[in-house]
Amino acid sequence: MPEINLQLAKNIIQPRPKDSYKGKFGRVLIIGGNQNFGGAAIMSASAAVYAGAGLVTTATDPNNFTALHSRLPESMVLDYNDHAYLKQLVNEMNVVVIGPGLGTDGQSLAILRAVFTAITDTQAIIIDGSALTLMAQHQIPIPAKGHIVLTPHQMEWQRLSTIPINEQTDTTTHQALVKLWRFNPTVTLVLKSAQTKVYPPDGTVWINQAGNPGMATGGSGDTLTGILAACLGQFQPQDKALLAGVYLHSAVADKLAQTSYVTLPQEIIQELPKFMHQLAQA
Ligand SMILES: NC(=O)C1=CN([C@@H]2O[C@H](COP(=O)(O)OP(=O)(O)OC[C@H]3O[C@@H](n4cnc5c(N)ncnc54)[C@H](OP(=O)(O)O)[C@@H]3O)[C@@H](O)[C@H]2O)[C@@H](O)CC1
Ligand SMILES: Nc1ncnc2c1ncn2[C@@H]1O[C@H](COP(=O)(O)OP(=O)(O)O)[C@@H](O)[C@H]1O
Ligand SMILES: [Mg+2]
Repeated sequence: MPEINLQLAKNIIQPRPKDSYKGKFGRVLIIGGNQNFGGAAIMSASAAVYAGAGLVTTATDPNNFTALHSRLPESMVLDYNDHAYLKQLVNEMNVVVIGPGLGTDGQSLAILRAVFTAITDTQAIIIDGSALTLMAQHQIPIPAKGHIVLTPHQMEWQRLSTIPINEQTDTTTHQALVKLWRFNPTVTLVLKSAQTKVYPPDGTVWINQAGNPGMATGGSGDTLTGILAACLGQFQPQDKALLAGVYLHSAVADKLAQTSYVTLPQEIIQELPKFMHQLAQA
């Protein structure tokens, strides 16, 4: 089984060309954060900015605007209930994240449907958290267009695939993916756990070599979505950029775990620029 490891990340995360500008490093849209889960959207957007995304916009509940502006002035904001504007912005993006803290009520469902209809083949879309739960609850198919990345934890994967957690093996997971590939052959599954595995459409199974139990804290997965979006926005090839993002998230946490019992999402986020610099120099 191929490994997601330091060497893979070093090969992908390279020094920036001198003549580059923000438009070269990905336009990223984060969609999430309802009235109760604003922190999830803030962590996702912060991770995207700190992992190097060129331009980040956050579509969220207006209750989160002030907190977001004060925590992360680098991000633009919009009201995710303005579906017309949201759909227009989706089309202008390289990478869209939908789900962190989105919630599962009628308003969240309407946003998910609007975004899925707007996706085109020029976007990568990372589907996480509440968006996965909504898809399972309302039998919403994977968008036929766009490059799809699913980032469920094991219970979200159970909801989406109907495979009980204790029956989630590479074989059963692959069988469920074959069904999803009929809707969209680009789907890559990032199945999160204490040892995260990545299932791209070529049938291989990648296993993450980094990570630790200090990461078992709310917001850890929200943070991963932003890192993955930034990596997809900046690095090529896209399949390896995604793997590098999975590694980066866990490897930063491993560095923090040398001296911290819990590896807080905010501390992972803060550490990203320095850690990426080290990888790019190595
Ligand atoms: N600060 C914020 O704004 C935060 C906002 N957040 C947002 O909240 C939304 C809901 O996401 P969620 O993951 O918290 O809840 P849900 O989808 O119901 O799953 C939990 C259920 O699954 C079960 N379970 C089994 N295996 C599991 C596993 N490996 N990993 C995890 N759970 C596992 C688990 O079992 P139990 O704990 O009961 O044993 C429980 O029954 C989502 O949009 C997210 O982005 C959070 O990120 C937190 C910080
Ligand atoms: N014991 C562990 N060892 C390694 N990684 C872990 C462990 N527990 C959780 N993680 C990681 O933390 C993240 C949790 O994601 P998720 O459950 O979606 O969090 P949240 O929705 O609260 O942000 C995943 O990336 C997962 O791999
Ligand atoms: Mg999550």
